[in-house]
Amino acid sequence: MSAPLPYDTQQLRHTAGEIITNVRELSHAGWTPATSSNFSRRLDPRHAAITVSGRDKGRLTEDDIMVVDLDGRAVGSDHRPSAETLLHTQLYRRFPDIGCVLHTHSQVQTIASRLYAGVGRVHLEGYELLKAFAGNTTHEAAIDVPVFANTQDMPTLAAQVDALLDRQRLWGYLIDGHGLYAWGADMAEARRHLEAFEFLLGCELELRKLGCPQ
Ligand SMILES: CSC[C@@H](O)[C@@H](O)C(=O)COP(=O)(O)O
Ligand SMILES: [Zn+2]
Repeated sequence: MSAPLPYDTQQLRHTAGEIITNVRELSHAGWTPATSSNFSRRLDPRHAAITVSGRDKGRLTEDDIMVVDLDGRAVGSDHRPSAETLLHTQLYRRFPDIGCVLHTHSQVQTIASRLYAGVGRVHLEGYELLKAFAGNTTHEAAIDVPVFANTQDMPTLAAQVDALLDRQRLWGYLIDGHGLYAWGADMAEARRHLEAFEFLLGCELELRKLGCPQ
């Protein structure tokens, strides 16, 4: 008889259902082209459920969600977890209050990452929607969305994210020419943050098109 799995399988099924439903909606919005993007949810203090690498995110089934430990190693599955698993698990390891990490590749996110890579951040200020970010109670808040250089070297990128998190609490960041990472306490909060980033980045791009000073 095989050893029992070190996580709650009922909970995994429930979590997989939640990921599938939410990701389908994000995919239909055009934010996960060509199998891009990855998604995860904390299962318990030592495990997270995450999308299997290379799967079509608009058509996820239970078989496309697997479990990893917080070092990013597969647990109880022969599938390969997302190539960017470390960027998820570093957040779960560091912040016990983070329960969900969402990574998408929308056109707005990708264009914004290219335009602002030189400056290294997108400054968002003066928007009512800044109140969508947990902890912000007024539109007078301002947020800098960092833009990291793209790389396939996940330990290096994770170390850069970690170094920035030493200095400031973030709800997301861009990767140049790649996309956006956003997170929150649970799926609802992470989606609120993701949608707020998408909307606000879209506003900044429109303002630039209109020739408004930055
Ligand atoms: C299909 S290109 C996108 C990938 O290189 C990667 O950035 C991505 O978001 C999806 O990788 P995955 O390994 O499926 O989680
Ligand atoms: Zn990606």
